[in-house]
Amino acid sequence: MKTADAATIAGGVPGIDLMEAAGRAVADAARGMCPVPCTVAVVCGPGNNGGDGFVGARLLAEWGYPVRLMLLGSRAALRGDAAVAAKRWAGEAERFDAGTLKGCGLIVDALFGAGLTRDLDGEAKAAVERINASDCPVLAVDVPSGVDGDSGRVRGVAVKATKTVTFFRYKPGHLLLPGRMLCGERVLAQIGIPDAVLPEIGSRSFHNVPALWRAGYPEPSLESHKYTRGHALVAAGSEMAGAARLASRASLRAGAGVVTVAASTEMLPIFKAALEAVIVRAMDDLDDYAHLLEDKRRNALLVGPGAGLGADTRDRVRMALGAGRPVVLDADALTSFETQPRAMHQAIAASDRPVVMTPHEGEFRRLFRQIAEGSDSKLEKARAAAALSGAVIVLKGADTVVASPDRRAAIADNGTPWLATAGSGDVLAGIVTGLLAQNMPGFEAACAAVWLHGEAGSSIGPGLISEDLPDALPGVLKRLLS
Ligand SMILES: NC(=O)C1=CN([C@@H]2O[C@H](COP(=O)(O)OP(=O)(O)OC[C@H]3O[C@@H](n4cnc5c(N)ncnc54)[C@H](O)[C@@H]3O)[C@@H](O)[C@H]2O)[C@@H](O)CC1
Ligand SMILES: Nc1ncnc2c1ncn2[C@@H]1O[C@H](COP(=O)(O)OP(=O)(O)O)[C@@H](O)[C@H]1O
Ligand SMILES: [K+]
Repeated sequence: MKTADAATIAGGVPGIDLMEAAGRAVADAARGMCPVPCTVAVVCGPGNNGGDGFVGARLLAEWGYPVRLMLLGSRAALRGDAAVAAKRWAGEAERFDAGTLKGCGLIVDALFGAGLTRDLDGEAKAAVERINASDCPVLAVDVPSGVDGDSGRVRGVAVKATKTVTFFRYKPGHLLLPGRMLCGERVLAQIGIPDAVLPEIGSRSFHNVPALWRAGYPEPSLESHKYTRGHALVAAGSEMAGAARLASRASLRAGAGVVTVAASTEMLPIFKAALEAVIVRAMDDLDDYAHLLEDKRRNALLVGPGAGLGADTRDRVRMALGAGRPVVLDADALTSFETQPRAMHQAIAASDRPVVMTPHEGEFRRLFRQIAEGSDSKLEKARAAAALSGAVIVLKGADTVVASPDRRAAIADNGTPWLATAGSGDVLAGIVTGLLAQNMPGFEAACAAVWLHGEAGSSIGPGLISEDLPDALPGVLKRLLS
């Protein structure tokens, strides 16, 4: 944002104009929250976030709202645009610690935004605690004060907002937990920063929305037949038939033309009975898997769901990675390498095709212990793991991050807590595999799969079980593709 502001200002837009536009967006949002004028407490900090607060306060007062402006620090200490904005405010600036929030209908939190540099303590911490203790709705300017915009984590203490107005683009902290929850409803306002500044910023962080990958989403044409739509091979192993069944069904729903599931002979009847369109093949040992890999039409491989832990699964992972095809590694395929993660990274390095890993936080910690313990940012953790392993990492959760070894990373926010149910991760792995089978590149396939999985979950909501998810995909896809 500093680069965006600076480039815009260098392009001829004065900084105070940006602040006026930001303050206006805040005042508009405040008016939306209290259409009938109520007393608004605008709590300003010592930097430009406070400057936005001064502008918002002035406009609200002009519109007939009784406004009480409270300042953390002294008016004389304000600098730059914030000092200009404060001069334009004709009213008083109360000391925050002297004022009371009683009788206010809305609090505007303009304490700290992008300039937060350390944990809140002392007066600042007390201010946030007082805001949170009031039972008043809170409108946060840019980010709820105390939330780190880069990581979404709380620096000591943070405002719990009802609504947050931010500018130009969302920041990672608006999408990552716990920041996202503390934002309440989010509003994105354009304040005159042109999109032309984006190349200079060169951000590699994205919101996982269809615009990121829609252009590469595979759709069949009149000339397509099932083999041109790809052939996914799901190695089921001999445990938990349900997991591989869910994944296989999801691969088909995601558009793979053919799906083969390979399972031990005694499991075959279960698969045959449950999956009408899926080809079922016996796989009792590694030779059987090698034989299945000989058919080059099987062009995307999934190992993990229901695979079982141990040497057999490790061997199958190595064989898959050595087969010159895109590979998805999930569940047991990940945990089986807990004691030898480097062996997995070496096998990935030897593959020249996309490899996607889909760990939840626990699996991630097992494979990337140092990274998991070394950073507070889910975004940077996923990125570091992608760089170390050479795989696209899908670090799951309510704020799933997809990170590529080339440093691109996308954060999703379209899921639902109803997705926290057994088997839901197996469905996700199946969707990724189905998209890879259709030749979607690794990062885009993983991002699309996470988004589709989130939408499918949200479209079902309460009562969701994993079996529902593949069958919700047609509705989601119809909306996406139309
Ligand atoms: N021209 C611009 O730069 C624009 C800036 N905008 C606003 O400016 C904000 C960023 O402004 P700033 O960079 O001035 O930063 P902030 O206003 O977010 O905070 C910086 C101030 O807070 C102090 N501070 C930081 N951490 C603290 C802590 N833990 N405890 C106590 N004090 C702490 C710093 O010493 C500094 O005085 C954005 O969030 C946005 O609201 C908008 O007005 C748009 C235009
Ligand atoms: N609170 C939540 N909000 C949104 N999505 C969630 C939440 N909890 C879990 N999920 C999603 O549900 C899936 C669960 O996967 P996983 O933990 O591997 O479950 P399983 O092993 O039972 O299949 C992941 O895609 C994850 O992102
Ligand atoms: K704020």
